Amino acid sequence: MLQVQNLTRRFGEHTAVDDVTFSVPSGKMTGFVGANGAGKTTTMRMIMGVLTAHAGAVLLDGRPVTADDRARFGYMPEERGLYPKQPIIDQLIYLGQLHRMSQGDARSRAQELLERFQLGDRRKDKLESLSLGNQQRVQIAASLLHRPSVLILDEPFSGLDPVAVDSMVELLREHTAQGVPVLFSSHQLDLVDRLCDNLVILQRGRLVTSGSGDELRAAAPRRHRLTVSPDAGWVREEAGVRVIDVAGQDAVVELDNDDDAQRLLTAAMARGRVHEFSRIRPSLSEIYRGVSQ
Ligand SMILES: Nc1ncnc2c1ncn2[C@@H]1O[C@H](COP(=O)(O)OP(=O)(O)OP(=O)(O)O)[C@@H](O)[C@H]1O
Repeated sequence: MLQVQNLTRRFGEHTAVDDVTFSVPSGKMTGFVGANGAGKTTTMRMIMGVLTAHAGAVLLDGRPVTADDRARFGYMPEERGLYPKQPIIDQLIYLGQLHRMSQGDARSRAQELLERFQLGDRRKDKLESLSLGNQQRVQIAASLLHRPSVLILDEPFSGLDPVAVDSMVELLREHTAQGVPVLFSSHQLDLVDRLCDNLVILQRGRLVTSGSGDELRAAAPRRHRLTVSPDAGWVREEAGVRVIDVAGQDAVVELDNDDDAQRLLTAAMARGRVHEFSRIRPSLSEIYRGVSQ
């Protein structure tokens, strides 16, 4: 497990990351979300050691992360960083060798990853001759080349078409299945919903919340859907009920606890027929929107 403990980073007077603590569990995909400028990139740079933290620590399996640990991390930086004018395969082999792979191993792994991204026949092309989306695929291949022990990916899905997103997702799932902790930032909440077991939400440099989907859902407001006849308008007058929406026979309401839910159901049955009364399971993107207001 990777742990970020009380990380803080200032730029001049501005505190970009302020006492942030969260975990990236092994074998789980953790989505890192927050508005522009929330501090995601700065946090990832501190995890990778490319930016010094002014306070706090990064732990791997309970002990401070070392340079050797970080050499085994896979990192896709925001600024990307491959060379536009060099052939793709040469760059990947070079990077693999920097990660202590043999030339042969680096070549076959690079070839395998490029083929996964349908770029096998472009391997001798210069990076700049590829479309932006394909350049992005090569950047991803670069971060996965050395079979990393931890993956830190800054906006890995931006600019990818749906097919590329799917092959990327499949590759990342293969890594989490082997126990690799994966942290990725994204503004694509639908993807975060689809992929994440775990979520970390930052706002203006501070942690808003973090945890597994189930933990975050348990802490989210309890919304229920009620469908009754003849009409649901009466719920507006019920004590302990916050009405989110009422239209004809349908109402969506927020309740504080199970007792209020039982009271509402009893009231509904006394007034007519109850066609549906169910708890609405919030998506992670709804939770994000809820806590980021
Ligand atoms: N090198 C730097 N010098 C000065 N300020 C910086 C530097 N890097 C980041 N910042 C500031 O720190 C804050 C956090 O930036 P950061 O890039 O970490 O946010 P982010 O959540 O990754 O945003 P985005 O989603 O737009 O990529 C911003 O206010 C940014 O302007």
